[in-house]
Amino acid sequence: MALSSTAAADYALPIVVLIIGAASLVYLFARNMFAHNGREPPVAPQAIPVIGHIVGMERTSFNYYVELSRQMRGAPIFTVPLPGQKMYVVTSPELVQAVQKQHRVLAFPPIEAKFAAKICGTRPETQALMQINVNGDHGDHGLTTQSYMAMRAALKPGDQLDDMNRVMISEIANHHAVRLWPLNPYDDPAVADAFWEFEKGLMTILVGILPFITCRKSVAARNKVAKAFEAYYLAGGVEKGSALARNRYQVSVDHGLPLEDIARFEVGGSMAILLNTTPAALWTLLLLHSHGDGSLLNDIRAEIDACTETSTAADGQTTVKTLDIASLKDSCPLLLSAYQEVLRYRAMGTSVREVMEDTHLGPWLLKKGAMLQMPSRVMHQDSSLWGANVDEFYPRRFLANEKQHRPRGDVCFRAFGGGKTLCPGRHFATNEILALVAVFIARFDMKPVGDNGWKLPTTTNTNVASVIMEPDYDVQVDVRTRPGMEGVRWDIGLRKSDKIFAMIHAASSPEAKAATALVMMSQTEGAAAPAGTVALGASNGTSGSSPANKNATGVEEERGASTVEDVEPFRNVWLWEDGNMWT
Ligand code: HEM
Repeated sequence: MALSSTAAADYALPIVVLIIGAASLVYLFARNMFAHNGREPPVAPQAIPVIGHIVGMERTSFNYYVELSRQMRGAPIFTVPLPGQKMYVVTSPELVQAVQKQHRVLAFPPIEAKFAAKICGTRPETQALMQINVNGDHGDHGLTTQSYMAMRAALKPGDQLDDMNRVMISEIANHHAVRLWPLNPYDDPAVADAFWEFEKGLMTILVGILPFITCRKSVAARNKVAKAFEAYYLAGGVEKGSALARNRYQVSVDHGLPLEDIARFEVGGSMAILLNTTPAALWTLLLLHSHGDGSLLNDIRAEIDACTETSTAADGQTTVKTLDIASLKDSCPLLLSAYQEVLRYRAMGTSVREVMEDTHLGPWLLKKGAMLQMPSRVMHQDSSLWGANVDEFYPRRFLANEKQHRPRGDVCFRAFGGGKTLCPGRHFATNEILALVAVFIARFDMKPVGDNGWKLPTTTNTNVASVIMEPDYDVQVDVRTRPGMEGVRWDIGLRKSDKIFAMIHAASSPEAKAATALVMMSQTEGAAAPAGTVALGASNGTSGSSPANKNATGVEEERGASTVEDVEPFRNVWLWEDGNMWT
């Protein structure tokens, strides 16, 4: 049907405006994507014009950058043009180091602040507060900068961290322990389940297209967790909480945040605490049990047994086994090496930075507004760094006498990131994973259900916000009290830990939850000891590292460290000459 001339005239102007608008958008989009200065890093090729990299990421997920890096024949940095966003990918340890030094112009906090606002759903006033001195360029003030200082202060090795570790250990050792930090919202299984429901929709919330329609369930789940935190604060829970919980809360109060937003930030904080610890604990348990002919597990068990003292209780009958988790740091080199190898082998996260102004990185020009990524997996899969067995899980890699299987540089191990934003939770997470794994191995035997041996879960559905690969499904396992341990009473503790784990990782999760639950079933082995099939893996749940119980390399400019003494010097485990990865 033809339009009348009056109607055509009515529509002409809006149509012209629309066409000009669309053309301008396409121009800006194309300029952003295709404009490439000859001094910028070389452009990575894509099979399909414009969307090739997006398709590649969708197809091979966290392995895409490894593939691209191989195609680029090991170029230390290359450009990945994405629709609407230019991305630089750094693959060499030397350049990673250079990026970490230029933390003011290649910055992480601005990205983190945007991420937190979107994920947590805080109000615009709070988001504006977060932007004040967001990068810490103008001193130690502002909500974002002070929040991270507060967290780092609580998580650095010392009495406060020891206290948090003790509560975590009591959770692992004895599920029925008196709650040292009462009112923890995650004690309610419905709140714990809601957290993992929220986590499922993380990416959709981040993409942010009508979240109330596209990820209604996850948004509702997030709001449920936030409401539980509000109730926790109103009931005075935080006053009896860990130093971490108290510090974070106080900074938010000092900046005048409404309770609703303080609670919402705790949901984001829970992500940092739970999201990676959980799968890291799971993989440590699974890989140690499934590796080779069982000799690895036997050797690690022998190390743990050697740290365990045996005595008889006051009743003259009950055998008591006492394990000090701090002693693991001194006496279990194979356990520690295997743990680090788990992190190298299973890490897939990427450190992201925003280019704040046109910047030179070595000979290359980086353009303002672009993003820069340092994918851990590219470096962890580089045979020129880790040797010919880079694709293998090689648990002895980090032992003192295995130097040929690991790089010399201290930036090549990326599981906890590095530089100023090196994960401040690495000590806590490491203690937690090692405690869980050691107690489990000391007390229980675990075998796969069925006759087909161990089959490790695939990881293709891993959330891109994660650092450690997530299992796609559960693994059915049979867990029994170890022969000879029936009727034993276990005393698990942590003496003052004057030693710190100068590396970069940690543990607990839905997967760990299953394992933790097993370990926690009874303090005394016997009738109540767990025996039977359980699922380790993708099922949701929480672990001993629950946020309300919140109970390690940075260089001297580690974020929020007000003094150099606040942080230990950046070292990685394999740098110890004495073969002891604990300093
Ligand atoms: C195995 C467990 C964990 C892994 C693999 C892990 C890994 C990471 C990584 C890769 C980063 C980014 C570093 C960068 O981009 O340079 C990070 C940051 C962070 N992590 Fe962890 N993390 C773990 C556990 C924890 C725990 C238990 C906590 C808290 C108790 C925590 C708190 C944080 C915080 C607050 C940041 C942001 C630091 C900043 O922006 O300055 N993490 N973590």
